[in-house]
Amino acid sequence: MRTVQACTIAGSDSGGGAGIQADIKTFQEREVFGTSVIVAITAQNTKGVNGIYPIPMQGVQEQLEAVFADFDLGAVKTGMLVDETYMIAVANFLKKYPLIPLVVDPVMIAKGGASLMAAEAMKEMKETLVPLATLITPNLPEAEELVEHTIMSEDDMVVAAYEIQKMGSCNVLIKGGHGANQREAKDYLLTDDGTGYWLAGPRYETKHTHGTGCTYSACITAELAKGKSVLEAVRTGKAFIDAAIKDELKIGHGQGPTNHWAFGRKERANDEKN
Ligand SMILES: Nc1ncnc2c1ncn2[C@@H]1O[C@H](COP(=O)(O)OP(=O)(O)OP(=O)(O)O)[C@@H](O)[C@H]1O
Ligand SMILES: Cc1ncc(COP(=O)(O)O)c(N)n1
Repeated sequence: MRTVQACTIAGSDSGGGAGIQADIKTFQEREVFGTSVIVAITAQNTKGVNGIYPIPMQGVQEQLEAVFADFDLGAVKTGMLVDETYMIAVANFLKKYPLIPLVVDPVMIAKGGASLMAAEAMKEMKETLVPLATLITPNLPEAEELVEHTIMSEDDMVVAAYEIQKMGSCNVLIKGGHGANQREAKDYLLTDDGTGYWLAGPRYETKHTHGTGCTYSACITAELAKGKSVLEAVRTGKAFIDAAIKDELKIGHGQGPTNHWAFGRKERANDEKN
């Protein structure tokens, strides 16, 4: 049987809950062989980001070339890209692979408030990377930066999704984790045929939400790599992240990581019952 392969282009999180580490763990859980291009190393744990060390540009270019020259990638995702120079370099490289589905997670600010992307890079993000994206997955503050106005309601989320789609991303998923809805964690997906879908789950009372965005987009990438539709991939991603948040791991002393095993364990338990 063919082994499905995917790549994440992002930052390393030494704490293991977000970034490259979250992506690879999620790929593994979805039975997808994970490869990586590390753009920056962060000295990070559940309490915060203590340092950011971008990889020299040549190192990033060589990783891109090494991975793309050898692996049969079913899908690719981007995460923390540091600044406009990396954004442009990655976009110029990915332009050569228009047939590989691309998930862009426009990572800007870590949960603890540390900036993971230079503010000026948003312009390049919109001009270079967004038009290449099969799917873009902003959280609410990132979506506000993209559309340059506030998003206060569900109606605003729908309008913003259309505005972002006009920037060139075929499909848009606006995540509602930062929203005011205290009962539900509700995301909005606008697909390339103009259809909108609400994906809602219970909102859990937990501080273990470090890396939720990375994990969600990595699961979506893994499913796209298997040939699933964007809607199917996002539905699986939502179920994966719901289980990962619900079944929290008591790890670290701050904003802890999600549980990457939870969804697979639930699936295997269901298989055994049937
Ligand atoms: N407390 C919560 N309970 C349940 N689901 C949540 C909770 N917080 C976030 N989610 C869900 O997790 C997913 C990620 O959403 P969020 O808006 O937090 O992304 P993010 O800010 O990019 O994540 P991060 O920055 O932590 O990587 C979405 O499906 C969202 O609805
Ligand atoms: C390397 C890296 N990439 C992404 C995030 C965002 O995750 P979060 O918002 O949960 O801190 C992070 N903290 N570190």
